[in-house]
Amino acid sequence: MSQDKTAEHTPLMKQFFAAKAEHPDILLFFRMGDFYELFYDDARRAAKLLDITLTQRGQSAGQPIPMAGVPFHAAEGYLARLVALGESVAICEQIGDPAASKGLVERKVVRIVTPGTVTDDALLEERRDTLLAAVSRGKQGFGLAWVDLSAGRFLVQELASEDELSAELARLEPAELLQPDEDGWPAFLSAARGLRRRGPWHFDADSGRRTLLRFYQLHDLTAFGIEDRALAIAACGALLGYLEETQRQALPHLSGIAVESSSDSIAMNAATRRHLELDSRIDGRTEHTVAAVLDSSITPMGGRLLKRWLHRPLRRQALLRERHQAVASLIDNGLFEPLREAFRAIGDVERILARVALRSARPRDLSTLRDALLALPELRSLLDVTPPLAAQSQPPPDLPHRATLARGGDQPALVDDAATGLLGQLALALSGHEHEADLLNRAIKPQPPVVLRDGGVIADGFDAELDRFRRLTEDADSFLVELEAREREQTGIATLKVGYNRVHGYYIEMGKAQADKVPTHYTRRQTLANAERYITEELKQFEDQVLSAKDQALAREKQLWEDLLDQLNVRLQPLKSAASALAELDVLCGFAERAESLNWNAPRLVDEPGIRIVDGRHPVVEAVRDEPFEPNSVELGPERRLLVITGPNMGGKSTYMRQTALIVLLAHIGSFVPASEAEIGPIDRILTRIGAGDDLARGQSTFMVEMAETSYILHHASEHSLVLMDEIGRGTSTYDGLALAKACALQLARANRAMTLFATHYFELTQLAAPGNGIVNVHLDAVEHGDKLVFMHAVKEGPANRSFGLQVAALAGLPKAALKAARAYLEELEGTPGAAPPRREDPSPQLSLFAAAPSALEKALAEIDPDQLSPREALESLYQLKQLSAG
Ligand SMILES: Nc1ncnc2c1ncn2[C@@H]1O[C@H](COP(=O)(O)OP(=O)(O)OP(=O)(O)O)[C@@H](O)[C@H]1O
Repeated sequence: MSQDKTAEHTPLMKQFFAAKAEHPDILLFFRMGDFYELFYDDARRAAKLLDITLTQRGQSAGQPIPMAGVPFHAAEGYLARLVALGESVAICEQIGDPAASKGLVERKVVRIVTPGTVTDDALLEERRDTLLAAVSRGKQGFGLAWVDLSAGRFLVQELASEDELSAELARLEPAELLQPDEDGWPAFLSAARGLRRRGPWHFDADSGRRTLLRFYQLHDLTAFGIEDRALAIAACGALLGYLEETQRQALPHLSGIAVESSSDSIAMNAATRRHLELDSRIDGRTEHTVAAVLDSSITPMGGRLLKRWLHRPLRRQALLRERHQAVASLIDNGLFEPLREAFRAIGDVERILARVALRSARPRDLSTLRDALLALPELRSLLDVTPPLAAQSQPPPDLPHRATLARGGDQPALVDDAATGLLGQLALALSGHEHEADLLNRAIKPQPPVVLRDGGVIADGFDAELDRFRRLTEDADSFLVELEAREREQTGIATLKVGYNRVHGYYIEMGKAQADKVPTHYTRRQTLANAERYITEELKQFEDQVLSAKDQALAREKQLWEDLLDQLNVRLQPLKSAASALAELDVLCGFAERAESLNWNAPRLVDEPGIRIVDGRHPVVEAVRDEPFEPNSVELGPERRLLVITGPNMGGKSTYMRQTALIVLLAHIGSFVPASEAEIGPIDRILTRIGAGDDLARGQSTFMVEMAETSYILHHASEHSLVLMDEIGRGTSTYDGLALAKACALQLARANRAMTLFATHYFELTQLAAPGNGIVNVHLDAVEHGDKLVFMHAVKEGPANRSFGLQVAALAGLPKAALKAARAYLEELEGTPGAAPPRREDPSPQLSLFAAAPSALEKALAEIDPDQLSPREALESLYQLKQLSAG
């Protein structure tokens, strides 16, 4: 951009350069009439990003100015696209009134839209949090603060290691991340979405403390529990500083900072989240995920809360039991259906309240808020009908309550006490908002227009003064009709008519031919091709009155609107609590609905270590499959620490492992689970190593990723961890793979003592099981039926006895010639004792792992991974092997 000849630029361009100088790194939307224009490099970039035309605007300093623009009324759509692309935009508005100002109208950057701070509905994803995060660093680790401006949530955490930071960022997926612009930061951060490097001084703990104290008007930070936490303070300070810089307005809804403790939740790293496909699949799609099956919430805020829960399973059993009890109550009392029906009248109260706080609420925000508040009494009265505890805990013998069925003898009653239980607490938060409901009901028209600009938002009868102004403008119509009739009669001009336009105001119009009949008290206002327009003293007076009444009505409406926002803001905290309660109730009702529709049951969380699931199912596979799902049980505990799972390809090993993890996870967010019984002891982590897609895109080989993930697991798994290991070692040669798999299995069982499901094709690993060492074999099976292979999908004790690899290959359509060759080769291998390398799933127990040094033929064989060969390569390998055996 050439600013060198600033003096020669036009005044308008000088104004542009001044605004641009303050925001050199982001796009500047420069308001000119009905357009936001972008100039120079901004124009080129926006033209490319938005696919809009790049034009030129005259010249400034002797050079044409590259320009691109978007219409003001369609700006939101363009902003949404830019923000989704990670761009920030400074909005420079015309401040003065263009009609009133002499010369150039004043312009000012009034707000900065950034990916992590958007609050406009049009710019937000309805069912996904939009977060801004900041990360700080110190000797003890990292500080991570994040804010959801569209909901008014501000949280912080201190993390001890890069691993923890990476796991938390994978959970939160912030839309924008602030990081100090300095060296030595972990490499994974550079790939973070919306990464913004800021001067390191923004992350200084002392100035951060000052920012926080000033913002919250406090003397110390004890109230937030971060007084002595420099890392947390630094991250919060950096974040708040950025918010103040970009938002340029009060942020009253950020009422406090909450500390999230990692010890409260079950830890899951990025790999585990990916493998379990919680809300997006490996390929990025969102259908056929846990969230897709589980989320039947009605409101957008319920949907967002569910995702937060799903990504942060809790360890606090007491709280989870409360949720399970609430779900049981909602089912047993038949409450969830009417409640869900009532939820249909409730919109996104959470985000509306944020816009009320930011004073950017639109008329329809308040009408939606009104409808929600008016629906609260019904919701509350539904919750009130919960029968007393005693009546519930004894279900009639012929009416098996799902919740009570799943209850064990020593478990607390699986019902929610209406007075003190979770439902009671939620009902309480929904109480006491009658005043705001009544206020909005009286103040806002039933269906207000989209914007306040032209008025018509405040209801009639709410304010006497507004009503008076409105009557004046409404009476105008009949006055004009009467005036027109009178003037026609007095002048004898039948074609005379009274009209109005925005530039000239009211006028009396007649054809040019009648001009000689015009009375002398008419003053000419405008001459058209065929007509003349006049004004009279009476009409002028009327015009002043009407226009001022209109203006006054509009001004009054705006005033009333601001007053309304003030009154709502006074009650922001209780209203926010109500919004949270609504979201939570919506999620719990969704859980109840899912439990009922999908036949899920209440899990039991117990203090004794272990996992015992009876007839568990995989929620997503079951939902997607047309045929019935074969339920399977699992038992893990001190005596059964590691299950070696063998069985044919496609047998259901991965499904079995994942369903176990998902049932544990669902139980720890408060949901019922797809199992007839589930008893789960304390869990600290879920760790997975599942070969799901390779990470070549990230520049790591499949084997490298496999080992990195395995190493993470061996470093982090404890005896309270649930570990899934799927075919570890298959990414390398058979010997290496087998050796590694065996070593990992033993380490997990002996050193980590983690609860581990270990699926493998290395049959040798079935020899690890021995009484008392905690390692047990289970298997899945298939049977050959004619030339078909039928998978049983049932998990049984003991090792598998054959692999069906060739049959599965046939099912997959491997060419007949290749299959035939493979079959012959297999027979050859099986018929030559001692000649084969350790074969996967070879039942021979004598075959020692690291026996005699392998021959050249054996080595070549070991290198071959039949799963990875094309038919052609398979054939070539066969020829090579033949050659080796001949030599
Ligand atoms: N319990 C079950 N009931 C019904 N169908 C099942 C069950 N478990 C798995 N399946 C079906 O079998 C398919 C294969 O399952 P899965 O991927 O778990 O097999 P696998 O043993 O891990 O296979 P591989 O060793 O090739 O990775 C699944 O996609 C699902 O359709």
